Amino acid sequence: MTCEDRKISVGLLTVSDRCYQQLTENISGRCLRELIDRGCHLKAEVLVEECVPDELETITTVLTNWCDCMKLNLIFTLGGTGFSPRDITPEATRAVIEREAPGLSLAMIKMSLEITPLAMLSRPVCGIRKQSLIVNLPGSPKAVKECFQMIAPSLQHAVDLITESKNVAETHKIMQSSVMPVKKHHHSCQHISPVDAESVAFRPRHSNFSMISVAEAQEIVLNHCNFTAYEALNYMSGVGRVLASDISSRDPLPPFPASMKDGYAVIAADGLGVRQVIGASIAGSQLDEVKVLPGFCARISTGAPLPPGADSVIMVEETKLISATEDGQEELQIEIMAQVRHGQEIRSTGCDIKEGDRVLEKGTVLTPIDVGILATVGQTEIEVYALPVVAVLSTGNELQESKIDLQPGRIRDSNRPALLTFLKQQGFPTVDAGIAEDHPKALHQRIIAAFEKADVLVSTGGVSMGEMDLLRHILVSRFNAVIHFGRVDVKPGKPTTFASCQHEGKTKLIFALPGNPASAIVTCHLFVIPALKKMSGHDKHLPIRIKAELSNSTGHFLLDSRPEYHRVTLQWHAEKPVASAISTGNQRSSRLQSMSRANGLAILPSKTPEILTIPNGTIVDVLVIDMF
Ligand SMILES: Nc1nc2c(c(=O)[nH]1)N[C@H]1C(S)=C(S)[C@@H](COP(=O)(O)OP(=O)(O)OC[C@H]3O[C@@H](n4cnc5c(N)ncnc54)[C@H](O)[C@@H]3O)O[C@H]1N2
Ligand code: MOO
Ligand SMILES: [Mg+2]
Repeated sequence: MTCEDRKISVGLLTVSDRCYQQLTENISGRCLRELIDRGCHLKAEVLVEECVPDELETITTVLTNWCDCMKLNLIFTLGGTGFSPRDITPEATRAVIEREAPGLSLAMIKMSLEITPLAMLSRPVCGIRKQSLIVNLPGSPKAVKECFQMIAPSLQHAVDLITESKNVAETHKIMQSSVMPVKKHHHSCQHISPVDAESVAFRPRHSNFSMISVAEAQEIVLNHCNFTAYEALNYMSGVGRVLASDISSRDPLPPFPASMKDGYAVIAADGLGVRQVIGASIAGSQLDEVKVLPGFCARISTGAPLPPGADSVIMVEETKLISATEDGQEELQIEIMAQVRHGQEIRSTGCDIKEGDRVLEKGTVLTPIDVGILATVGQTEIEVYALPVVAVLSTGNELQESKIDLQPGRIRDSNRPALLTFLKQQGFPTVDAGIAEDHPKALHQRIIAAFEKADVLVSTGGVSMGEMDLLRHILVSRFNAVIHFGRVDVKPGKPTTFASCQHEGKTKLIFALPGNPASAIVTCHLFVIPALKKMSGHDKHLPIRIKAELSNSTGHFLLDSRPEYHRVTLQWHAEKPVASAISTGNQRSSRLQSMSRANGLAILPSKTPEILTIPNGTIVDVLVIDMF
């Protein structure tokens, strides 16, 4: 087992009178649990969670039990580390530990002091009892997160040392290269890229984010998406929107027995022979004064109401004119040439839609046909799920607006125009959040401006390992965001990051997509569109998956170490049962043309020592993407 796949066993002990009495929610416990569950900073598993009052004996009993009986690797206490008379967690911790670990306490206090001088009033104690490490975290959710993120990169190694794990040397090596040494200007959140250019030598040399699969990442994303609200809409603007309530018909259709043919309204029992023509029922008219008696008939057109007395319709082709008025304008007599069945060629009242029928269900994604159905039943105002507003932000010092001639060292921003128009094409309201320079202040301001107008922020760039890749750091440090994942096992799109935060009382979702243009679009399909669909009421979120046969001009597909979402053009042929998935050519992430004719993403497995390529003709799963 490598230190990559080992999981640390964790206990979370919230120490709070108010939480214990259920006077307040245990938000800190939930936040920490979420951070650990996401595995963003530490591969660990929470085995036990408890909330106790600020009572020394209760705390020591739980801690002793968790260390000695459960033999947990790591125990976090939350709360009770301040100066108030009931704050007793440090004393309880000191009572059970055998060896103190002041470095961890110091690191947390030092980092917290950079944020607030109030950190001086925190008294965390950390220490070891037998094979367990106990860490006192503060009580506030924000401080819990900051302190956890500060010490998390060291904890694997700490546990390895305490448990005398075989992985000590390996973890130590990783730690040395990934954790910035304590240095004058180093930034507090070392698992995120440093913002201080002086610190570049100490930037992380390994990503601290666990690599998760596309499916895991999609699940995390969808779990964070809730529908926003309902809104009233005119039916003509309804295409693509999701109905928030059932639609029923107030009237039957047809509202009267109607003819299905142009011909004559007759009485079937009259049989063959000659009839007197007494008038006409034309669509749109109501023929009350005409009553069809035996031996008589009335002219009728398709869709016209059946006149009283008549019970069937015969097509004009099955009749013969016998006599007309002298001026030749009106029919007087006709002959019925074919047998007439009772009720023939008549649509009875409500045969298409009965009064009160549910014609459209809540959750229906409206099509132009549904707009026709709404029109039929006279429902011109509808209630639909509101759409999330999406802001699109490009980040990068190298980027310039497309209209300007290229400046030295610059490239034109293609991600923002492509994503804005794509999201608009998918029906979502968008906000152009512009281009942010790779600078904390610029990023901060652009993100705030985006949050003011949008529910979801889609940014590109600045999420990999470069010294200017600051986005995640800014999200955490300035917006108190929780990073749900920061690395996905996918090509393209490895550094795709998903985070959420509260901004002015509202939840904001952030999709920080990679800067490479093809990566940005692929990850938008894989993560952003499913999220937006869920938020706008759709019950199907992920792209449709079909089987297709691979085809490449080179005759084969080279496999990558990551599962690859290879851009393909899907083509269907009458003579073949499965579609062909034709490669769009060179799949370099910077090559947007690889995306431009793609309507599918063929899922290629990662390579193994034995299998490095797969040949043309291999059947694979392909996601159908709706691009053109
Ligand atoms: N040491 C490592 N370097 C990189 C890794 C890694 O794992 N270790 N991952 C690579 C992968 S994979 C990707 S994808 C990229 C992602 O980089 P970022 O998201 O940080 O994006 P940037 O560095 O800002 O830009 C990458 C690339 O894309 C161009 N770009 C950025 N924005 C735009 C835009 N709006 N329009 C057009 N082109 C854009 C930018 O100029 C860069 O060429 O990181 C790898 N590096
Ligand atoms: O994952 Mo990156 O998106 O390969 O280019
Ligand atoms: Mg980068």
